[in-house]
Amino acid sequence: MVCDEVPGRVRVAVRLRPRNAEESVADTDFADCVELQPELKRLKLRKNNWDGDTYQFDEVLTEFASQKRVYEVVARPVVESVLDGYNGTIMAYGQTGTGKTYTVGCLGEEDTAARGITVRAMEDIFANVSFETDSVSVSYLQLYMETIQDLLEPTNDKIAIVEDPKTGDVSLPGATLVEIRDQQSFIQLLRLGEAQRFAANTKLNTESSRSHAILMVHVKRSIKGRDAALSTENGNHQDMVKSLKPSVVRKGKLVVVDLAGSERINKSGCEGHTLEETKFINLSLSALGKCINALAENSVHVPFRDSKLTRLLRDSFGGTARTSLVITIGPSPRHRGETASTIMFGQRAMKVENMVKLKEEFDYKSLSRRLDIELEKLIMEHERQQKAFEDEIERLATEAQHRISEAEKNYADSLEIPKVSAKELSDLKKVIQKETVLRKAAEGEVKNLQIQMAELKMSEASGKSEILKLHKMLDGEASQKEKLEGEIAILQSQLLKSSLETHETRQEVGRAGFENEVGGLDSLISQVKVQQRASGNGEKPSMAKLFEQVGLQKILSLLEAKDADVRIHAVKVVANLAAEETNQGKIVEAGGLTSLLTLLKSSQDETIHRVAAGAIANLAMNDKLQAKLRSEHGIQALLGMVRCKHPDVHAQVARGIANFAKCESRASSQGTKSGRSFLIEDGALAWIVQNANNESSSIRRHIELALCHLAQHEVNARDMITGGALWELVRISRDCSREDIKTLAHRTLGKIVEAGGLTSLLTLLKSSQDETIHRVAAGAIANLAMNDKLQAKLRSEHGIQALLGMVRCKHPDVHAQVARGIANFAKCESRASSQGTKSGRSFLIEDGALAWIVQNANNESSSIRRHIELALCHLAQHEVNARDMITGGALWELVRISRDCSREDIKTLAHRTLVSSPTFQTEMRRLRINY
Ligand SMILES: Nc1ncnc2c1ncn2[C@@H]1O[C@H](COP(=O)(O)OP(=O)(O)OP(=O)(O)O)[C@@H](O)[C@H]1O
Repeated sequence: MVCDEVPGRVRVAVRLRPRNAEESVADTDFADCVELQPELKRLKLRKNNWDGDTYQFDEVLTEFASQKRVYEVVARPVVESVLDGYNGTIMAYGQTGTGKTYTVGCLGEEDTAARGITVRAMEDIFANVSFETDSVSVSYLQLYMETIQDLLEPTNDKIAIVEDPKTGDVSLPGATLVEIRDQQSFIQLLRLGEAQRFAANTKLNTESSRSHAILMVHVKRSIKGRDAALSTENGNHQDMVKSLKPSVVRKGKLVVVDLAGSERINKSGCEGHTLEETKFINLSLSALGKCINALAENSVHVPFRDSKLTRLLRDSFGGTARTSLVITIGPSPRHRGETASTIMFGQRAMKVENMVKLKEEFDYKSLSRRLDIELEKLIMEHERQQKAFEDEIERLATEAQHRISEAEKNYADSLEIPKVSAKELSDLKKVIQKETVLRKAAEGEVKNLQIQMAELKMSEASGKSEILKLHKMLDGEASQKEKLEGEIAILQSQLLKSSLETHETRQEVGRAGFENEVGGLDSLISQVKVQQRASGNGEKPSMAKLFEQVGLQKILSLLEAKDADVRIHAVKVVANLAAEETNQGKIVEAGGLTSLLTLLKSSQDETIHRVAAGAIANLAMNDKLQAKLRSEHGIQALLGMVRCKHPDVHAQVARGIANFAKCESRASSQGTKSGRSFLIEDGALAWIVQNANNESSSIRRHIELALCHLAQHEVNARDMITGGALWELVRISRDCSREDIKTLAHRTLGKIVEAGGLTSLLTLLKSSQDETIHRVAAGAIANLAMNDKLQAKLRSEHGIQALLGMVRCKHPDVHAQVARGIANFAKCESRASSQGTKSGRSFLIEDGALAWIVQNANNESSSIRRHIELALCHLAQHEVNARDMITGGALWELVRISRDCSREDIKTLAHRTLVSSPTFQTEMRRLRINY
């Protein structure tokens, strides 16, 4: 055991409770009996209006101090020490009703900000241990009238206090020690302890404020990186054994004590009661005061042995633990005497010095385990090597034997070798000569190849310099092109100037053939473009001029011109005109749409397709043209265009579809359109879904918008689910980089899933891991579970299991929806059972939901908790469920709900149910739960 000792004085904080309702009325005309100066860490105890005594503390916590701050200044340093392997004590002392339990033991179930020291300390501990190597275990006890009661095992009355004579460490080997691994189990344990405490105190006819609650947390941590990590993988075993050292274990113990109300000891002291009487009231508290006095005065004798409390806390005062004391006081001047004595207790405690010791020891047990394993390994390795050695010897012996017999045979053979003849010798010579010639030829060949390679390398180098030259030429060409483009721009502007003159001249000349049409249209296009640019500069464009100058009919007629160039020019003009809303109606009226569609059908030209698609996309924006566009098969025409692979054509098609969907959605919302979307009716959904995640962002955006518009209307839901659009919506709602589209998709998802029906939902759930799907689907199922008529269907389709399965997804919203679904189901089922339309155990129990229900009955999210509490109450209404509920642990939860639930209606429901069930009554009597 390693013991690093450091001196550590008992730290004392004082906390003032805010005035309670009674004090606000009764003390309304009086000032508080104390005045706090937190920044100076001073407290003034008033004697009268002008005079008082001032006391210094380690911390002064006003009535406004939050539970978090209290934890941080009073407890965190102690908890950190415990994690580092020291013993630590946190203790609350004060008059009844001044907030000891609130400070130390508040679970903060209603309001997490109200969590007290114990809960926060455990949270910190769990956050800092790793359960692979460390462990945390807890004992929970009550000390009343010199009797220690085990709150985790009430029948256990054999709890002795043992002091280690060497270290002075105090332990309770008989107390139940429960190993815990998470906060939820800890809270459950605390609640169990509280229930036992309540039961025990009722039996003894006392109040909890007359007993001391003691929580002990043992933290055992293995310290890595300090000789502990051993590697046997790479090093040789000899080295390994040499370096084998036990890992270091640090054992810290945290003791949290919520003391009994302190006023009783004062009263007894003041009124001069005998020691015997003091014992009756609270011997242990009085003994603690005496020990603190003796320690503060450095007396030789400290009467630790006078009570069980002082024996238990021997380590905490004048011992080896780091101790933090919070003394709680009330503001009322009527209790000035009690407050003064609490303050004096705190002052004396501040004088107590401890010698804090690190409890670190080598983990010989695990070292011995490791050594055993290593020994096993070494023996096995030795056996393996032994075997390999023997095999090798055997092999060598056989080989030697083999060689000997071969040598013997060779010797015997050599004695019989015949002489080589002269002819054979000359044949051999010839062969050798031939081989030599062949080798020389091959060498020549190699040399040749080497020369060729060198030549190739040279030509490659000259090729590279050729490429460089070409690049330079290309750069020259590019700058030439730029220059020319500049010149073209100048020429275009000159052309523009003369465009009006050209038209006038053309009108005079009359119909002068297609050449002139083309020239005229060119200038028209320039005009449109220039006007569009001008509109960008804030000038109002004048499209009317174009109609005047050329006449729409004439432009449209050119869409059917024989000359392909003329058609292209004409379609460009129409598209530019169609960009303006005021022209759209006119174009369609004049048969422009029909002409465009005819042109599309008859032409394979990419430019025509792109420009015509743009024109149709523009027309699709117009509410009034929707019906016409559709009746003229505009949607199919748009879709037909995608045969042309050019991405610009696709982008225009996508834009047209998005415009159409938007317009149509507006009409559906206004009631001027009913039934499914024309896009769905005309078969556009497949293309939409296919391209919803197109790599071109412009296509993608349009399609995403179109999908959102379609999804706005329930009438489209079924087709969208079966057509795979739901997945795309989910993706959009999660991943779309445009926030507005993302939100729109998210909002519409809920609608579409509900409209899809139960079966599709359940199929969806099974096949999906997606959080959004789970949340939305769970919400939808929760709604369906409310419906009496769907109960049987929900169950037969394994809806309960599906709901439970969803909790694998850790998102709290999904859990809340699952809880809501279960509560709705339980409510509906309970109604059916009461009306006699359902018999037998609850389907929730039959389908295994009870375990999850019990586990989450005290979930920290209040919305989950409420649903589950309601579900439990509904289940408990029916005797047929009672047995399962008892064995499943639901009874404890019902008792808690009936006592603590902040919703009055649920609390009453739980209470009524418990009282009216004979099975629950019998069980509660057996468990001695007073009800
Ligand atoms: N700092 C505080 N802020 C708000 N409310 C408080 C505070 N301290 C105590 N209270 C409230 O005052 C009441 C009494 O507190 P509490 O039960 O913690 O006192 P106690 O000292 O533990 O009493 P006892 O000795 O009887 O167990 C409770 O309702 C508690 O919620």
